[in-house]
Amino acid sequence: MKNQTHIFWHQTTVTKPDREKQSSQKGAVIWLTGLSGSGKSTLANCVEAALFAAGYQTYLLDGDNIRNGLNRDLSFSEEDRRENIRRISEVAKLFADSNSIVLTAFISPYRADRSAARKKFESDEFIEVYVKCSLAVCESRDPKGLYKKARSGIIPSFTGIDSPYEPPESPELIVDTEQQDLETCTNQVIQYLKDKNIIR
Ligand SMILES: Nc1ncnc2c1ncn2[C@@H]1O[C@H](COP(=O)(O)OS(=O)(=O)O)[C@@H](OP(=O)(O)O)[C@H]1O
Ligand SMILES: Nc1ncnc2c1ncn2[C@@H]1O[C@H](COP(=O)(O)OP(=O)(O)O)[C@@H](O)[C@H]1O
Repeated sequence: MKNQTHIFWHQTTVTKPDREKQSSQKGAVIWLTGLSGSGKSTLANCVEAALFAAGYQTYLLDGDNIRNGLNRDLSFSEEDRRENIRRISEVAKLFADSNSIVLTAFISPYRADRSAARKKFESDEFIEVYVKCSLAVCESRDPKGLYKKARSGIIPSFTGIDSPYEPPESPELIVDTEQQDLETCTNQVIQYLKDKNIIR
């Protein structure tokens, strides 16, 4: 860890409230969390497409993509997952500060790490969405064949198999992808954004 004693925060002239006044949206992060195969990426893409089509400024940060670049040095140990989420929350904060609506699609299995991410945002700007789906259904979907590999021991520390997932205790939203189709889940997120004046 670097010594940050001689680093000072520089307040920018143009602020987030200034940017908000010029637009019909409020920068925020929609933080999707759930097991592998629960539907985070699919839902994030569908919500982003709906927002984009309606003219809103959005950006999607997705687990697999970020782990190919910014976080390519990180493994799936508890410590590295924490660092993964810490960096992502910092990037999400920058995008939200630019007044974008950011969607993040990461397993983010630990409550403490999600809670640390939440603390970086204003209370109405961090929308935790639990993408709920049982392990059995995620495993039967197995869109990338990863559960099969995890069960056969090829992938160690796989979330839900031999690495923990801690479901949110009080998320802003729960979308149940086992019970509801993609369109219903997408509408649920969009309606929440309207109700909370994130989009106008
Ligand atoms: N051991 C292990 N456990 C869980 N997931 C694994 C693992 N190894 C690789 N993958 C693939 O990496 C994706 C999850 O990355 P994340 O950055 O979202 O994980 S985490 O938030 O740091 O826990 C995850 O993507 P999703 O299936 O979209 O969730 C997998 O494709
Ligand atoms: N309501 C739903 N919402 C999102 N995905 C769903 C839903 N119902 C079924 N699915 C399917 O579940 C799978 C989820 O895969 P993916 O989005 O990659 O999950 P994750 O990003 O959480 O690993 C996809 O094949 C998708 O078509």
